[in-house]
Amino acid sequence: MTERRRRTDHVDRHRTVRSLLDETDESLRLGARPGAVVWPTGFDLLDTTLGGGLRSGELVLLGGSEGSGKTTLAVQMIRNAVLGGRSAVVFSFEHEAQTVIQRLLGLEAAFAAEASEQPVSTAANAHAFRGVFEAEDPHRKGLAEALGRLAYGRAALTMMDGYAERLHLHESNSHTTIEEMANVVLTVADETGEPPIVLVDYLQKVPRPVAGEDEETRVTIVTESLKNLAMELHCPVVAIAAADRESLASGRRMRTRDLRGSSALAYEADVVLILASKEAIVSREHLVYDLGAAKVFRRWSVVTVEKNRHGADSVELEVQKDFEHGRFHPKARVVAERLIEERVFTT
Ligand SMILES: Nc1ncnc2c1ncn2[C@@H]1O[C@H](COP(=O)(O)OP(=O)(O)OP(=O)(O)O)[C@@H](O)[C@H]1O
Repeated sequence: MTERRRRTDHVDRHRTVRSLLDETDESLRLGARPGAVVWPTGFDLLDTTLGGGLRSGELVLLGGSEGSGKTTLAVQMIRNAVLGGRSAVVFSFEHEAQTVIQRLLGLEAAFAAEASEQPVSTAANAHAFRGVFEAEDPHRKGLAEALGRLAYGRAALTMMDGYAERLHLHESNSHTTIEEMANVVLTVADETGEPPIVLVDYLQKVPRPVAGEDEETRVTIVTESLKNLAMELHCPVVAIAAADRESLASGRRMRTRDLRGSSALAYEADVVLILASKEAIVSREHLVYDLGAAKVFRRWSVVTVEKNRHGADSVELEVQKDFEHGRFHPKARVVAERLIEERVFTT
């Protein structure tokens, strides 16, 4: 950072309340937003719970067991942001960029079928879209033509065309430093004129800033750095967090404390969402008297808002899975059944 930038930072950080009130007054007169920018997740009840959505400057942790749909939920939130005209950067340590695109095509095809009031099952799924990317095309007429052969494929591409310029995918790896991530976010912010929403998939894969540290120290440093990035660059940072192997093996309902690495995760985060398949955490009484219940619960995921700086926590919402199309149904509802607190019913 240059000397001049450092000096400007210093001046900007030290303000009187008078100057802040004056600035707020001026912003309101100009029709600008003086406070944090809110980014709706696109999941109605979740947005209500979070006071409108995710906020610039916030670190949002998204935890859950393996395969519970963390990437699916996060990518859908990002898609909803770019669909709404904002920009986004996805740092994917987990999946190749093409995998994210195939899932997005599946998602858009499903929404297109619904918009035409057709059953979602009629839309090509993510697997079919993957086929287009993986097979050699005998027709050789390009992407639009190849996708046009899939149900709602052309409509899915048209939807993606609407936000493709604003969605940035970064194939991250063990050499991707926090500084590099910050530079990418800054570049996108400069290009678009406003900070993007940021997704990190996933936090424990961000390489250690200092060699030789143990995992707890490393996760602490990475978590603090991501929170700093959110605050310095005025964007929401959604970080997927892996679960502790021990907590997964023990058959308990996953909680914030089970996120792998360190207690800093919970302290630094402004919002913590934990995702679980409903059948795994619903209380036993709902299963024993209704043998078909487990099958119904299997179709739903529970999003528990475990920490919420701007509203109620311990809120349990459920969303219906449509993993075939790389998405959840956006209409969330409050879980009506009793959920287990700790032990999972396993017999
Ligand atoms: N094409 C598909 N058809 C059906 N199910 C799929 C498809 N692709 C992925 N899935 C399933 O969707 C679920 C959610 O995947 P997702 O990657 O969002 O989970 P995750 O919680 O991020 O997983 P992980 O912890 O392994 O990264 C997984 O159970 C996965 O098996």
